[in-house]
Amino acid sequence: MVSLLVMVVAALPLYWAFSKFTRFRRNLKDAKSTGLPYVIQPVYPITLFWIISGKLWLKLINKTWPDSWHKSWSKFLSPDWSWNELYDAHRELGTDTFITVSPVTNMMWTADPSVIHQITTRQVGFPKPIKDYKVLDIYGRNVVTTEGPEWRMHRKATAPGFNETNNSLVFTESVAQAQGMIRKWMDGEEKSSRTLNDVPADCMRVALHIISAMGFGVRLLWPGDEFSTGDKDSGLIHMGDKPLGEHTMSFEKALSTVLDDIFVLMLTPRWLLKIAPMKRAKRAWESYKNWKLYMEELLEKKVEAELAGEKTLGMDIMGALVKSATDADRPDQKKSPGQLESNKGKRGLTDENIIGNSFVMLLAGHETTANTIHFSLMELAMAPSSQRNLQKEVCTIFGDSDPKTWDYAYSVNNLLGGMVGATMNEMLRLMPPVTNIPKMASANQDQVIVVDGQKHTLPKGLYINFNVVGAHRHPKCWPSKGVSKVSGKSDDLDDFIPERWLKEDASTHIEEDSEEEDFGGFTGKTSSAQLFRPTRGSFLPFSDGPRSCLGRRLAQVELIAVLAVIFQQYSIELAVDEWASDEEVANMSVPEKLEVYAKATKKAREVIRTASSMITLKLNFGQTYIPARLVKKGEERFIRYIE
Ligand code: HEM
Repeated sequence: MVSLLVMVVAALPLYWAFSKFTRFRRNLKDAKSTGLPYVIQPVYPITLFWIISGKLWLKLINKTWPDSWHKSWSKFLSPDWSWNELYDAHRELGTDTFITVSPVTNMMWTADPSVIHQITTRQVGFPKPIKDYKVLDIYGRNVVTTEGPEWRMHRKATAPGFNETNNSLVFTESVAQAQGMIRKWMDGEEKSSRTLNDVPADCMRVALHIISAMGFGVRLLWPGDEFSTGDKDSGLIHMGDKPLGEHTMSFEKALSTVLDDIFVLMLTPRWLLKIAPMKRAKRAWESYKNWKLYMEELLEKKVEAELAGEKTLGMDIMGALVKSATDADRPDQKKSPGQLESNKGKRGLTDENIIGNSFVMLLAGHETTANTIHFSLMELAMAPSSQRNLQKEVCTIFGDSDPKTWDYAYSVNNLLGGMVGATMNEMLRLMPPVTNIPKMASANQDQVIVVDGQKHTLPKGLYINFNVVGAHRHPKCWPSKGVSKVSGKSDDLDDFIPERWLKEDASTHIEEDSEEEDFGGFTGKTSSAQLFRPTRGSFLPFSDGPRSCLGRRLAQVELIAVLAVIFQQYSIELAVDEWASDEEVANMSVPEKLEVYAKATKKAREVIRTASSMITLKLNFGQTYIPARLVKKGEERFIRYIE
């Protein structure tokens, strides 16, 4: 009996190896059948085992094996390969589209705009692999995690929350929040400059405050600020900075920790989280409960507002969801709190769907915008002439006027069509928050695509990933004025040059196709009509087609408003405290200043390259940051001397 057991146990690894080998042979045959180039990998990188331990294995392989044994495939085993390799891996392979073959599954990668465009516009043939998104159903099913008719229902219900009236409020709120952040940076003093060591955290906070107002109608405040009568008139509420009622966390803390703990929440079943003794798990459970309770309370308030016919309902995304749910389900009947829940199984949104959608809006709209603000500030500090061009334009548009008086329509059209819009686009090109966009060939039918004029049949169920970073640096799609100052390559596509978007600077001008169908949300072009229009499929910060970002316009309005407020009165410089004190800087000659700033720039560039993609592309908070300095305009210590 014992020896039988030993034999069975000994046979298990053999069985496992045999099944992997058989699977690999089938995958290889499938890859060959497409006629596309392929790369063989011994492991599939998107498994929990590899996500946790992959970095160590890769380090070991790089150290101990000769390059010729692994270089052609090991780079694709890093979950961040597209950010590590930029467009270079495609250049080396001589192809924009290829398949990685492994013993688990195949994956097609593409940075080819034409292939991307074919896929984004054929939603039925190329749906999202929603099995992988299930982990985001933390609070309920929603527009991000569904496909087909269920997705359409969610998209139809969520889209009305993203209209121009709401975007005008996004603008007002973003201006107010940017002013709050600057007050915090200057610490209430009239100093000409201050070193800022926590720009990433402050950018996270400004974006959290904006999404709190726009997502839930809750105004969050910077230290020292007060909730005013004007805020009340805008329909926003304030929930204080202490835990309320049964809560153990304030509203802001619940919002920020539920996002910080997202990986724990995604990967741990609720029952286990509830009993797990570890500190991190306990905090994740607490933030999960607090956030849910706050959302249930807000939902109840919004349903009451709907019953009372209050006009401000619908001015935030959750309010708009309540309105959609009411209008879609029972156009003639009023609801009472909790009644939405009883609609489970019918076509409209339930309470759980509303809270599930509110959660993904928070998730989708927070880090993406926060990182773009943060990296824009850092890149502008390293590109002084672009920073000056941007300031000049903000000054032409607004002069010295108080940002609180800025009119939405006038401001947005002017900002989006010039240097501010160009800065935002260039940042999203260079460091797209979402570096890979997954799709799959329909599970029911093989799909034909055309690559370089040749037809290729993709087997049903094939996983696909767009290499967004690669497409954004595709040499055939983007105007370049010569050698890169950053990487030394023959084109300047690794460099932050907002001016490439200005039409007079762009060497080619290719019109985007028009959108064919309205899937809700803002339906305009990805980039302003006054700016360079990239070839369709080559600029994908917000994806494209029916499943493109619902919050695109909201994000654009937020980003340009925050940049305009900061650069109207201030400049951003890199801090040089590591190399010289303020006193030493004050006594430096110009060449000495240039030398020390060059050191800070070199280090900042190295730090930016350490960014990695944990849901979005960002620095490893707490471990790496770029110290910067907010300086009153005209009192810059370095960048005024740099061209
Ligand atoms: C710079 C900011 C942003 C970027 C770069 C961005 C990028 C993206 C991308 C690439 C997708 C497609 C993801 C995929 O197919 O897997 C997406 C989808 C989505 N985004 Fe954004 N996003 C941003 C801001 C926002 C904001 C502010 C919101 C809402 C408040 C939002 C809500 C959504 C939603 C709901 C979807 C899913 C749409 C659907 O599947 O129908 N995003 N976003």
